[in-house]
Amino acid sequence: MSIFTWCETVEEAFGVFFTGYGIWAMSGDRVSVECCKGINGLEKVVLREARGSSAEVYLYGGQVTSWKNDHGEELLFVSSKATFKPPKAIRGGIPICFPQFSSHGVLEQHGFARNRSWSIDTNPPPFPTSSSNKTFVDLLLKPSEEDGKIWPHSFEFRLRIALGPGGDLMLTSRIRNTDSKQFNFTFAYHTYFSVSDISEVRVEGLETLDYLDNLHNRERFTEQGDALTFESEVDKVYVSTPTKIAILDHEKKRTFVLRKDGLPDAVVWNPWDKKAKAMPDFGDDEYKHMLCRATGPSKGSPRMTVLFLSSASPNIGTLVVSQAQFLAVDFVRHHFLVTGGFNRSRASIK
Ligand SMILES: O=P(O)(O)OC[C@H]1O[C@H](O)[C@H](O)[C@@H](O)[C@@H]1O
Repeated sequence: MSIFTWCETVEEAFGVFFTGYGIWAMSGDRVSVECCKGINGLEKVVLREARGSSAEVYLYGGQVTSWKNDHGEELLFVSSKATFKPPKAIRGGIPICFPQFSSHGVLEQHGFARNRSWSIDTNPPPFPTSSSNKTFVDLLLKPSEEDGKIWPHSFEFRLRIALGPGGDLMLTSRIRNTDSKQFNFTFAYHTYFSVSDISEVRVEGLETLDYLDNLHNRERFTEQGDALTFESEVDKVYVSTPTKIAILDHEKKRTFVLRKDGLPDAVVWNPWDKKAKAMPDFGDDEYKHMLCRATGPSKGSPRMTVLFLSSASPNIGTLVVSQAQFLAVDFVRHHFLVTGGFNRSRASIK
């Protein structure tokens, strides 16, 4: 199918459910949802908000690969060695881990949703709460016959990716069991945030919580002290996390605020230097580049951090990430709810 035909088809589809498609906002600025070809001819959707923020979504993986603020600054990390070539998952952005997170099951690591082609959902069921967001795309993943052989369940995974007027990025997942029998799954938004220098970053909202340490056979520990900082490899699953988590990047004077719903766990991962080098789709040059710019005691550490959320909620998982200036930090800090307990289970749907 030619690009033109494909775009035309999608435009037609958007006409049905995108109130914001192709219209002029009150200010006279245009918001848009555009379909085009991305790297290696893969189909992508570009969302643009009136004030200048934007996001890019590849149908391959249903994956957000770019999120820019209204100054055009990229907020997500994508490796320069990311292949954008099926069947390999795209290294960076926001991969969707489904129906299995990590290696907790019989499937390949993080399940198959991140390396399947999703389609544009032309007829999504209505959302329980109406949103004022006009710039969004709805994607749909259904299992193929081949998928049925490795995971014998029938489902519809609907993902809405929306860009708010203030530049917030919002992902909402709705998973429906179209089978007659119950199935279990685990799910995560595996978000790669772009940060200036990992040694300048701290995460607030996870202190004093319990976590399972993947570097110590998933043994359970309790986080001590203040906010999380990074000095070496980290691969931890925090349990029963608060609905708000913040990532503070001192060098960039930027704070990411994550608000979530139906996503109890939060995972923090940074491969650090040794593991980063072992990943074929994580660039050596990029790593050198980071080396060049690294300062202080953590010289040599990769400038990338990952924080993602896994869900035990059967049918909805919302993640909103926003960017705030440092001024907003105190506000965020004082509004954290720190909860204890353990609530990590597989979600199941009947
Ligand atoms: O290389 P991938 O399959 O994308 O996995 C990347 C990482 O994902 C998660 O963060 C896991 O906790 C890590 O153990 C894993 O290394």
